[in-house]
Amino acid sequence: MFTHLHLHLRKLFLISGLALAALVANLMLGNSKPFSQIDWLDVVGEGGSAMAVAVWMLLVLGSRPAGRVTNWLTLGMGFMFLAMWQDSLDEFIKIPAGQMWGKWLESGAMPIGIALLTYGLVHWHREQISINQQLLKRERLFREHRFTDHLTHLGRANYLRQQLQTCLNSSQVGTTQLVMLDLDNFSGFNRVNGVREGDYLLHEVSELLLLNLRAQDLICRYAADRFAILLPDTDMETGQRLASELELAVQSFAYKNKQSGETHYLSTGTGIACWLGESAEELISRANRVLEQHKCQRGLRAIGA
Ligand SMILES: Nc1nc2c(ncn2[C@@H]2O[C@H](COP(=O)(O)OP(=O)(O)OP(=O)(O)O)[C@@H](O)[C@H]2O)c(=O)[nH]1
Repeated sequence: MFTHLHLHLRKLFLISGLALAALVANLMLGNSKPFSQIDWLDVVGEGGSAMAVAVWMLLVLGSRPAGRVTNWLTLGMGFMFLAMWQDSLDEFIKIPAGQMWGKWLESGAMPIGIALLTYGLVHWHREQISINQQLLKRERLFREHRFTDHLTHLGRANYLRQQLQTCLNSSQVGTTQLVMLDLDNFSGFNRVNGVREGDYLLHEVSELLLLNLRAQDLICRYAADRFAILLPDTDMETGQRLASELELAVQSFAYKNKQSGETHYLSTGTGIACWLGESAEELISRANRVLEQHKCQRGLRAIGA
Protein backbone atom coordinates (compact mmCIF):
# COMPACT_ATOMS: atom_id res chain seq x y z
CA MET A 1 0.00 0.00 0.00
CA PHE A 2 2.86 2.38 0.86
CA THR A 3 5.45 0.99 -1.52
CA HIS A 4 6.68 4.42 -2.66
CA LEU A 5 6.82 6.10 0.77
CA HIS A 6 10.58 5.66 1.14
CA LEU A 7 11.03 7.90 -1.94
CA HIS A 8 9.49 10.85 -0.10
CA LEU A 9 11.12 10.72 3.32
CA ARG A 10 12.65 14.20 2.93
CA LYS A 11 9.26 15.76 2.13
CA LEU A 12 7.66 13.99 5.10
CA PHE A 13 10.48 15.10 7.44
CA LEU A 14 10.12 18.68 6.18
CA ILE A 15 6.37 18.82 6.82
CA SER A 16 6.72 17.10 10.22
CA GLY A 17 9.51 19.56 11.11
CA LEU A 18 7.34 22.55 10.17
CA ALA A 19 4.43 21.16 12.22
CA LEU A 20 6.79 20.69 15.19
CA ALA A 21 8.16 24.23 14.74
CA ALA A 22 4.58 25.58 14.76
CA LEU A 23 3.87 23.65 17.99
CA VAL A 24 7.04 24.99 19.65
CA ALA A 25 6.26 28.56 18.51
CA ASN A 26 2.72 28.27 19.93
CA LEU A 27 4.02 26.92 23.26
CA MET A 28 6.73 29.58 23.57
CA LEU A 29 4.87 32.62 22.32
CA GLY A 30 1.24 31.87 23.25
CA ASN A 31 -0.69 31.32 26.44
CA SER A 32 -2.43 28.06 27.29
CA LYS A 33 -6.20 28.32 27.48
CA PRO A 34 -7.94 27.17 30.67
CA PHE A 35 -9.57 23.77 30.30
CA SER A 36 -13.06 25.29 30.59
CA GLN A 37 -12.47 27.51 27.51
CA ILE A 38 -11.58 24.63 25.18
CA ASP A 39 -14.30 23.96 22.60
CA TRP A 40 -14.06 20.19 22.17
CA LEU A 41 -16.33 20.14 19.15
CA ASP A 42 -13.85 22.44 17.37
CA VAL A 43 -10.94 20.29 18.55
CA VAL A 44 -12.52 17.18 17.06
CA GLY A 45 -13.56 18.95 13.83
CA GLU A 46 -10.30 20.84 13.19
CA GLY A 47 -7.94 18.19 14.58
CA GLY A 48 -9.81 15.51 12.59
CA SER A 49 -9.49 17.58 9.40
CA ALA A 50 -5.73 18.00 9.94
CA MET A 51 -5.36 14.25 10.49
CA ALA A 52 -7.46 13.51 7.38
CA VAL A 53 -5.17 15.71 5.23
CA ALA A 54 -2.12 13.95 6.75
CA VAL A 55 -3.64 10.58 5.78
CA TRP A 56 -4.37 11.84 2.21
CA MET A 57 -0.75 12.90 2.00
CA LEU A 58 0.51 9.47 3.11
CA LEU A 59 -1.82 7.74 0.65
CA VAL A 60 -0.72 9.94 -2.26
CA LEU A 61 3.00 9.73 -1.44
CA GLY A 62 2.71 6.01 -0.76
CA SER A 63 1.44 5.33 -4.25
CA ARG A 64 3.32 7.84 -6.40
CA PRO A 65 6.85 7.99 -7.78
CA ALA A 66 9.01 11.01 -7.01
CA GLY A 67 8.65 13.84 -9.53
CA ARG A 68 7.18 17.22 -10.39
CA VAL A 69 3.48 16.29 -10.04
CA THR A 70 4.09 14.60 -6.69
CA ASN A 71 5.95 17.70 -5.46
CA TRP A 72 3.01 19.97 -6.32
CA LEU A 73 0.54 17.64 -4.61
CA THR A 74 2.73 17.41 -1.50
CA LEU A 75 3.24 21.16 -1.34
CA GLY A 76 -0.51 21.75 -1.63
CA MET A 77 -1.46 19.20 1.00
CA GLY A 78 1.47 20.29 3.19
CA PHE A 79 0.24 23.91 3.30
CA MET A 80 -3.32 22.73 3.96
CA PHE A 81 -2.13 20.46 6.76
CA LEU A 82 -0.13 23.26 8.39
CA ALA A 83 -3.13 25.63 8.24
CA MET A 84 -5.38 23.01 9.87
CA TRP A 85 -2.68 22.10 12.39
CA GLN A 86 -2.41 25.74 13.48
CA ASP A 87 -6.22 25.90 13.60
CA SER A 88 -6.20 22.93 15.99
CA LEU A 89 -3.41 24.34 18.19
CA ASP A 90 -5.41 27.55 18.37
CA GLU A 91 -8.01 25.65 20.36
CA PHE A 92 -5.52 25.02 23.19
CA ILE A 93 -3.17 28.00 22.98
CA LYS A 94 -4.08 31.65 22.59
CA ILE A 95 -1.62 33.76 20.59
CA PRO A 96 -1.45 37.36 21.93
CA ALA A 97 -3.45 39.81 19.76
CA GLY A 98 -0.32 41.75 18.65
CA GLN A 99 1.24 38.67 16.99
CA MET A 100 -0.13 38.05 13.52
CA TRP A 101 1.95 35.00 12.50
CA GLY A 102 -0.57 32.52 13.93
CA LYS A 103 -3.42 34.17 12.03
CA TRP A 104 -1.34 34.20 8.83
CA LEU A 105 -0.44 30.55 9.19
CA GLU A 106 -4.05 29.60 9.90
CA SER A 107 -5.74 31.70 7.21
CA GLY A 108 -2.94 32.29 4.66
CA ALA A 109 -1.60 28.76 4.25
CA MET A 110 -5.02 27.28 3.40
CA PRO A 111 -5.72 29.18 0.10
CA ILE A 112 -2.08 28.73 -0.96
CA GLY A 113 -2.37 25.00 -0.24
CA ILE A 114 -5.64 24.70 -2.16
CA ALA A 115 -4.17 26.57 -5.15
CA LEU A 116 -1.03 24.36 -5.21
CA LEU A 117 -3.06 21.18 -4.76
CA THR A 118 -5.37 22.19 -7.62
CA TYR A 119 -2.36 22.85 -9.86
CA GLY A 120 -0.92 19.45 -8.92
CA LEU A 121 -4.27 17.73 -9.58
CA VAL A 122 -4.52 19.30 -13.05
CA HIS A 123 -1.10 17.85 -13.90
CA TRP A 124 -2.02 14.51 -12.35
CA HIS A 125 -5.10 14.45 -14.56
CA ARG A 126 -2.96 15.08 -17.68
CA GLU A 127 -0.46 12.45 -16.59
CA GLN A 128 -3.29 9.93 -16.11
CA ILE A 129 -4.66 10.62 -19.60
CA SER A 130 -1.23 9.88 -21.04
CA ILE A 131 -0.91 6.67 -18.94
CA ASN A 132 -4.38 5.58 -20.09
CA GLN A 133 -3.30 6.05 -23.70
CA GLN A 134 -0.20 3.93 -23.10
CA LEU A 135 -2.29 1.20 -21.44
CA LEU A 136 -4.76 1.30 -24.29
CA LYS A 137 -1.93 0.87 -26.77
CA ARG A 138 -0.49 -2.01 -24.81
CA GLU A 139 -3.89 -3.68 -24.80
CA ARG A 140 -4.19 -3.08 -28.53
CA LEU A 141 -0.86 -4.78 -29.04
CA PHE A 142 -2.40 -8.01 -27.81
CA ARG A 143 -5.57 -7.61 -29.84
CA GLU A 144 -3.93 -6.21 -32.92
CA HIS A 145 -1.86 -9.06 -34.28
CA ARG A 146 -0.30 -6.89 -36.97
CA PHE A 147 1.84 -5.35 -34.22
CA THR A 148 3.06 -8.56 -32.57
CA ASP A 149 5.96 -10.73 -33.59
CA HIS A 150 4.79 -14.31 -33.01
CA LEU A 151 8.26 -15.74 -32.53
CA THR A 152 9.39 -13.46 -29.70
CA HIS A 153 6.00 -12.03 -28.61
CA LEU A 154 7.56 -8.59 -28.81
CA GLY A 155 6.14 -5.64 -30.73
CA ARG A 156 7.24 -5.34 -34.34
CA ALA A 157 8.82 -2.37 -36.11
CA ASN A 158 5.39 -0.78 -36.75
CA TYR A 159 4.63 -0.94 -33.03
CA LEU A 160 8.03 0.61 -32.26
CA ARG A 161 7.29 3.51 -34.63
CA GLN A 162 3.94 4.13 -33.00
CA GLN A 163 5.26 3.95 -29.44
CA LEU A 164 8.33 6.02 -30.27
CA GLN A 165 6.16 8.78 -31.72
CA THR A 166 3.96 8.80 -28.60
CA CYS A 167 7.03 8.93 -26.39
CA LEU A 168 8.65 11.78 -28.38
CA ASN A 169 5.41 13.80 -28.28
CA SER A 170 5.70 14.09 -24.51
CA SER A 171 9.50 14.17 -24.11
CA GLN A 172 12.11 16.87 -24.02
CA VAL A 173 14.96 16.80 -26.51
CA GLY A 174 17.91 14.82 -25.18
CA THR A 175 15.92 12.69 -22.74
CA THR A 176 15.04 9.72 -24.97
CA GLN A 177 17.54 7.16 -26.23
CA LEU A 178 17.01 4.53 -28.89
CA VAL A 179 19.28 1.48 -28.95
CA MET A 180 19.56 -0.97 -31.84
CA LEU A 181 21.04 -4.36 -31.02
CA ASP A 182 21.96 -6.88 -33.69
CA LEU A 183 23.38 -10.40 -33.39
CA ASP A 184 26.56 -11.04 -35.35
CA ASN A 185 26.41 -13.48 -38.25
CA PHE A 186 22.96 -14.84 -37.46
CA SER A 187 22.60 -16.02 -41.05
CA GLY A 188 25.68 -18.21 -40.46
CA PHE A 189 24.03 -19.67 -37.36
CA ASN A 190 20.91 -20.45 -39.37
CA ARG A 191 22.97 -22.05 -42.12
CA VAL A 192 24.88 -24.34 -39.76
CA ASN A 193 22.13 -25.14 -37.23
CA GLY A 194 18.94 -24.71 -39.21
CA VAL A 195 16.25 -22.06 -39.22
CA ARG A 196 14.30 -23.77 -36.45
CA GLU A 197 17.26 -23.58 -34.09
CA GLY A 198 17.65 -19.95 -35.16
CA ASP A 199 14.05 -19.37 -34.09
CA TYR A 200 14.74 -20.84 -30.64
CA LEU A 201 17.82 -18.68 -30.32
CA LEU A 202 15.93 -15.51 -31.22
CA HIS A 203 13.22 -16.35 -28.70
CA GLU A 204 15.71 -16.91 -25.89
CA VAL A 205 17.72 -13.80 -26.72
CA SER A 206 14.54 -11.71 -26.62
CA GLU A 207 13.70 -13.12 -23.16
CA LEU A 208 17.24 -12.40 -22.00
CA LEU A 209 17.07 -8.80 -23.21
CA LEU A 210 13.67 -8.29 -21.56
CA LEU A 211 15.08 -9.45 -18.24
CA ASN A 212 17.83 -6.85 -18.48
CA LEU A 213 15.56 -3.86 -19.08
CA ARG A 214 13.93 -1.43 -16.65
CA ALA A 215 10.16 -1.31 -16.19
CA GLN A 216 9.76 1.82 -18.36
CA ASP A 217 11.80 0.55 -21.32
CA LEU A 218 10.30 -0.94 -24.45
CA ILE A 219 11.91 -3.61 -26.59
CA CYS A 220 10.69 -4.56 -30.06
CA ARG A 221 11.91 -6.98 -32.66
CA TYR A 222 12.83 -4.50 -35.36
CA ALA A 223 13.88 -6.97 -38.07
CA ALA A 224 15.35 -10.49 -38.41
CA ASP A 225 17.96 -10.54 -35.62
CA ARG A 226 17.78 -6.82 -34.80
CA PHE A 227 16.11 -5.53 -31.65
CA ALA A 228 15.16 -1.92 -30.93
CA ILE A 229 15.13 -0.72 -27.33
CA LEU A 230 13.41 2.52 -26.44
CA LEU A 231 14.73 4.15 -23.26
CA PRO A 232 12.43 7.00 -22.16
CA ASP A 233 13.54 9.62 -19.58
CA THR A 234 17.14 8.56 -19.98
CA ASP A 235 20.27 10.64 -20.51
CA MET A 236 22.96 9.63 -23.00
CA GLU A 237 25.36 8.34 -20.35
CA THR A 238 22.74 6.06 -18.76
CA GLY A 239 21.62 4.92 -22.22
CA GLN A 240 25.19 3.94 -23.14
CA ARG A 241 25.58 2.07 -19.87
CA LEU A 242 22.31 0.17 -20.44
CA ALA A 243 23.34 -0.65 -24.03
CA SER A 244 26.70 -2.01 -22.78
CA GLU A 245 24.88 -4.09 -20.16
CA LEU A 246 22.67 -5.59 -22.88
CA GLU A 247 25.73 -6.42 -25.02
CA LEU A 248 27.38 -8.00 -22.01
CA ALA A 249 24.24 -10.03 -21.19
CA VAL A 250 24.13 -11.43 -24.74
CA GLN A 251 27.88 -12.11 -24.79
CA SER A 252 27.69 -13.94 -21.45
CA PHE A 253 24.75 -16.07 -22.59
CA ALA A 254 25.57 -19.74 -23.14
CA TYR A 255 22.84 -20.84 -25.57
CA LYS A 256 22.16 -24.58 -25.51
CA ASN A 257 21.36 -26.05 -28.91
CA LYS A 258 17.97 -27.73 -28.62
CA GLN A 259 18.93 -30.58 -30.92
CA SER A 260 22.57 -31.30 -30.10
CA GLY A 261 22.87 -29.79 -26.61
CA GLU A 262 25.98 -27.96 -27.83
CA THR A 263 26.73 -24.57 -26.26
CA HIS A 264 26.88 -21.50 -28.52
CA TYR A 265 28.33 -18.19 -27.44
CA LEU A 266 27.00 -15.11 -29.17
CA SER A 267 28.47 -11.79 -30.07
CA THR A 268 26.50 -8.66 -30.69
CA GLY A 269 26.79 -4.96 -31.30
CA THR A 270 24.66 -1.96 -30.43
CA GLY A 271 24.08 1.51 -31.81
CA ILE A 272 22.57 4.23 -29.67
CA ALA A 273 20.97 7.50 -30.79
CA CYS A 274 19.87 10.28 -28.48
CA TRP A 275 16.72 12.10 -29.63
CA LEU A 276 17.73 15.56 -30.92
CA GLY A 277 14.30 16.72 -32.02
CA GLU A 278 14.02 14.86 -35.32
CA SER A 279 11.09 12.63 -36.39
CA ALA A 280 10.69 9.08 -35.04
CA GLU A 281 11.68 7.66 -38.44
CA GLU A 282 14.85 9.77 -38.59
CA LEU A 283 15.80 8.71 -35.07
CA ILE A 284 15.40 5.04 -36.02
CA SER A 285 17.54 5.58 -39.14
CA ARG A 286 20.25 7.30 -37.10
CA ALA A 287 20.33 4.49 -34.51
CA ASN A 288 20.63 1.98 -37.38
CA ARG A 289 23.48 4.00 -38.93
CA VAL A 290 25.36 4.12 -35.62
CA LEU A 291 24.94 0.34 -35.32
CA GLU A 292 26.29 -0.19 -38.84
CA GLN A 293 29.28 2.09 -38.11
CA HIS A 294 30.05 0.13 -34.94
CA LYS A 295 29.81 -3.10 -36.89
CA CYS A 296 32.35 -1.80 -39.43
CA GLN A 297 34.67 -0.64 -36.66
CA ARG A 298 34.49 -3.95 -34.81
CA GLY A 299 34.72 -6.15 -37.88
CA LEU A 300 32.30 -9.02 -37.65
CA ARG A 301 32.96 -11.74 -35.14
CA ALA A 302 31.24 -15.01 -35.93
CA ILE A 303 28.43 -16.34 -33.80
CA GLY A 304 29.61 -19.55 -32.12
CA ALA A 305 28.29 -21.94 -34.76
N1 LIG B 1 15.64 -18.45 -37.77
C1 LIG B 1 15.17 -17.30 -38.27
N2 LIG B 1 15.92 -16.60 -39.13
C2 LIG B 1 15.44 -15.44 -39.59
C3 LIG B 1 14.19 -14.95 -39.24
N3 LIG B 1 13.98 -13.76 -39.86
C4 LIG B 1 15.08 -13.53 -40.60
N4 LIG B 1 15.97 -14.56 -40.45
C5 LIG B 1 17.28 -14.70 -41.02
O1 LIG B 1 18.17 -13.84 -40.33
C6 LIG B 1 19.29 -13.57 -41.17
C7 LIG B 1 19.63 -12.12 -41.03
O2 LIG B 1 20.72 -11.92 -41.83
P1 LIG B 1 21.58 -10.61 -41.73
O3 LIG B 1 20.68 -9.41 -41.67
O4 LIG B 1 22.61 -10.68 -42.80
O5 LIG B 1 22.25 -10.71 -40.31
P2 LIG B 1 23.59 -11.40 -39.90
O6 LIG B 1 23.83 -12.68 -40.61
O7 LIG B 1 23.56 -11.44 -38.41
O8 LIG B 1 24.64 -10.36 -40.42
P3 LIG B 1 25.44 -9.32 -39.54
O9 LIG B 1 24.43 -8.64 -38.66
O10 LIG B 1 26.05 -8.41 -40.53
O11 LIG B 1 26.40 -10.11 -38.73
C8 LIG B 1 18.88 -13.97 -42.57
O12 LIG B 1 19.58 -15.14 -42.90
C9 LIG B 1 17.38 -14.29 -42.47
O13 LIG B 1 17.00 -15.33 -43.31
C10 LIG B 1 13.40 -15.70 -38.32
O14 LIG B 1 12.30 -15.36 -37.94
N5 LIG B 1 13.93 -16.87 -37.88
